[in-house]
Amino acid sequence: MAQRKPIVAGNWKMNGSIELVSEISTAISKYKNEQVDVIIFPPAPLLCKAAESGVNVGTQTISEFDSGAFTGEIEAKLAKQLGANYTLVGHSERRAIFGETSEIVAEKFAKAQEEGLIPVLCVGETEKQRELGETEKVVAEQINAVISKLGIAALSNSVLAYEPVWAIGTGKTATPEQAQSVHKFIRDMLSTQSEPVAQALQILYGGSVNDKNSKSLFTQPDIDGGLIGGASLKADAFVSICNSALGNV
Ligand SMILES: O=C[C@H](O)COP(=O)(O)O
Repeated sequence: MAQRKPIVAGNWKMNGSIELVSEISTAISKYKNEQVDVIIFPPAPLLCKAAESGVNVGTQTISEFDSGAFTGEIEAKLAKQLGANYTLVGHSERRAIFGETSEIVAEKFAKAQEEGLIPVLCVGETEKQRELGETEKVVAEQINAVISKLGIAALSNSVLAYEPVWAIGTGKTATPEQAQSVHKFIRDMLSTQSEPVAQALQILYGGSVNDKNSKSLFTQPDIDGGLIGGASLKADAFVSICNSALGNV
């Protein structure tokens, strides 16, 4: 099986402060040369500050457009200049609250790669879709929107995050078995198109990950780390989650 370097990513959503950037950047500076990539996705106004503090940073979304009259949007090229290495695309809050369709998400994915940002493609089903047995169908559709636009090779320079919507911010984490089953489904699905791409792709789990459940999730064979919301805002918890990706806890 391919060796994939784990990633622990903190999505601050619309939270955080200048003080928190200092606190978290100090706390995670020790992971620079470790066998885990730690990435912070702060709100856009804190991007510069976070990049300057030496943290590996990304934006929470980017515009699919080039510069122009798009008030409030984040230009990928500019984010890259300001120090971003990654961007989330298709987070469920963007899909649900801001109406981003899978086609728009695919355009954002393309724009990110065009400008040298690594897209972290977020996918996941709602509670209703899971109850209806549609989890795999939904996740496949969300991923296939990118593959149909850009081809399977585009995934070789990206990261995937499986985040069941019902587990986000609810305290209702998917069990390690539930998460592993979807991660394996994704990897198997991709391996029918390219075994090397499927084996190399880092697939993160997100949804109520905390310092108590991270180890049991991260030790699943197809889970390569986590996309952490609430717990990434607390230095102690986040450090402990990073440690569990290293197998130190
Ligand atoms: O991007 C992060 C996810 O939405 C997970 O958030 P959460 O850890 O607060 O459930």
